Amino acid sequence: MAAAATLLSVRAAPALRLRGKGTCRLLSCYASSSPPPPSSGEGFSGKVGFLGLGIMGAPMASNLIKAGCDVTVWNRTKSKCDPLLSLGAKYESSPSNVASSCDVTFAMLADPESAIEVACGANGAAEGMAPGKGYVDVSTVDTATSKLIGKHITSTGASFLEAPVSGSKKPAEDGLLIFLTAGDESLYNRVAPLLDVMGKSRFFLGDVGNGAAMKLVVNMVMGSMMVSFSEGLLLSEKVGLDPNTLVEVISQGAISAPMFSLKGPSMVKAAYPTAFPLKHQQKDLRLALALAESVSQSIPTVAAANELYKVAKSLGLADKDFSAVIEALKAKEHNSQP
Ligand SMILES: NC(=O)C1=CN([C@@H]2O[C@H](COP(=O)(O)OP(=O)(O)OC[C@H]3O[C@@H](n4cnc5c(N)ncnc54)[C@H](OP(=O)(O)O)[C@@H]3O)[C@@H](O)[C@H]2O)C=CC1
Ligand SMILES: O=CCCC(=O)O
Repeated sequence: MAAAATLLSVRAAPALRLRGKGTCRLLSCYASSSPPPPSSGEGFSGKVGFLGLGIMGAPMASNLIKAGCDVTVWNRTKSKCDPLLSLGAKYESSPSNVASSCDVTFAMLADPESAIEVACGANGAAEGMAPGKGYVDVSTVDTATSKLIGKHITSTGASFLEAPVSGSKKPAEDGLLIFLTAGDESLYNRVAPLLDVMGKSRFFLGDVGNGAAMKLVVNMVMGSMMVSFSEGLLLSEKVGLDPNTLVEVISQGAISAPMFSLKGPSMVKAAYPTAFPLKHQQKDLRLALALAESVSQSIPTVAAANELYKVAKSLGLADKDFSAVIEALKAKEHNSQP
């Protein structure tokens, strides 16, 4: 019954496109187009913090700035702030300073450890939080991590929303991400115009943990698909077929996926320009396996795929694109030859 209720509460909101319509468009949207949600208090004045400016965080923050938002950034490696400062962002020297100077703060961190450190550690965002403020964690983490961060943030009187994203580097640059949100619904409504600047759709999934779980399920499917695709490319070549033709054939049929068409041609050339780092895909498989374990669900295909990503990491491919997992299959074949 609870599961059914959760499913029924899922909804996708149509994207509200704001870019390219003048620099004040976003702020005026708060003022005139979006009625304040129930019990949303004062609403946000438009001061937005962004913590974590990696492959995903930098273009997401950049789109907020280009939409006219007043953005303050922080990144562990300070030099990664420079391109955002050139676009007009402000800088603060710690997550707590960003949080205390902003109305809503987004965080896009590598993994559960960094997400916890930045939110809950010394000089972390929670130290700068207060009633009326909001924290939106868009990192991919497990449900327990998200709940822990949510507890720290809400203990200050602030609101918490988890909002991991589907979509990679290019959708982040193009403002076409898919947000999988859960937590404080008032905060969700308040930040909706910001999500719509960075993304093409958003789902509100109920309680904290549901967004993280949805993201892990999506990424475990993706990680297994990539392994299966890699096996197909290698087998086609071995039996004398052109793997480029396989990519073309797949693109026209029922198993067509943008991922195959996008990554296939470079995989055939053994080139793996990083959009989604392999180390993050392996992290997501590890977290998905733990999620499945928590409900005694068997996911043997994912377990096998995870082993290959671990081999790929051991080959030094952690920072390459996750499509480099094909190299783990090549290495296995090489090692098994007499
Ligand atoms: N790339 C992709 O296609 C997608 C990624 N994701 C998820 O989004 C998140 C970010 O991914 P992505 O941008 O690709 O990753 P990157 O590796 O490019 O960026 C990671 C960010 O986390 C910061 N970081 C890492 N460790 C720490 C720490 N201990 N303390 C403070 N900051 C830290 C990095 O700082 P520094 O610069 O100092 O290293 C950097 O800002 C991950 O959870 C990933 O799984 C989700 C959807 C798509
Ligand atoms: O977490 C990364 C997801 C990448 C994608 O959705 O293309």
